[in-house]
Amino acid sequence: MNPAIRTAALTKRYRRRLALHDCTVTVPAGRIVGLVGPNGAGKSTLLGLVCGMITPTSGSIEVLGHRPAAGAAQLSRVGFVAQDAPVYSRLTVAEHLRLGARLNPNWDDDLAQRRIRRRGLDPDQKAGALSGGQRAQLALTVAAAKRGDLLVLDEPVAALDPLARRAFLDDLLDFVDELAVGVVLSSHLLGDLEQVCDHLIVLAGGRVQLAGDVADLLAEHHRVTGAPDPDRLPAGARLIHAEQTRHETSMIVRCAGPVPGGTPVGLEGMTLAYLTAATPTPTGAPR
Ligand SMILES: Nc1ncnc2c1ncn2[C@@H]1O[C@H](COP(=O)(O)OP(=O)(O)OP(=O)(O)O)[C@@H](O)[C@H]1O
Repeated sequence: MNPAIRTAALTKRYRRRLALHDCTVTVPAGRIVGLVGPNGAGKSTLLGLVCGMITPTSGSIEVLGHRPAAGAAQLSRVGFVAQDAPVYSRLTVAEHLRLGARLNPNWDDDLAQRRIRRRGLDPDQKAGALSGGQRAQLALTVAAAKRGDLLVLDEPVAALDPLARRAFLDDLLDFVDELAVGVVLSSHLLGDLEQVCDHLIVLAGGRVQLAGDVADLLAEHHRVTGAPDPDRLPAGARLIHAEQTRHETSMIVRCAGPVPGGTPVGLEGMTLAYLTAATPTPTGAPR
């Protein structure tokens, strides 16, 4: 099976600004991929390249084995929900579904109607009058009912309250189970991603800092606390980030084998270590 996404040295420049630099990743099909990074890291740029809404400056990208947006068939395989879940405010919920049915050859009307009912959306309500959470549900429903192979979601839960967020993420897991679809999801909410993602891409400053299956990455990362000595780490171990609190030093270390005194680290701790290490200090020096 083709990977969901394969990039090689993918680079996007907007005039003088380098938004994505030398990005090489392979994302297996059928995963829920968390795309994480601070503001301006290049997440939306990467998702725009995946959907074919923007073109690379250099390097290459394949989505489901083909060039992004290369023809109607490829377009119908990728569902996209942009930041803030844009909908047509003057159209009703039902009109969104009718439009979806006309525009998408594989439209699954049963699925769309079922999701709308389950989320309590009124088919006759204008989308402009929906709450942020309801709009996100409508946009996700339309993207999923295309019955593509990949759903691309750019910060879909950013505007949602905790309950709506949980409902949205539960919904997403249902979709993935029901439709065997892959998902790429960008978010700043590491706790949410920890619940749903099985693959992770961490971006900072337009560069990939970390990428891989979450289970493999977690198995290779360790937290060492107390008064650890970075010079006495096992051969092959790499110090990702060390943090000094009032009483102790805490290190996040990458090492395929065991690390003396090492304890497991969660997705949030691991990701934060990479993001902190990649963020320049106020003087511009690396941390
Ligand atoms: N159309 C554009 N024209 C010029 N610069 C752009 C454009 N789109 C993005 N950029 C720049 O590219 C960089 C990456 O932006 P991008 O929107 O991909 O980041 P992001 O990680 O999605 O950020 P956020 O979390 O704030 O949404 C930023 O420096 C941004 O200012």
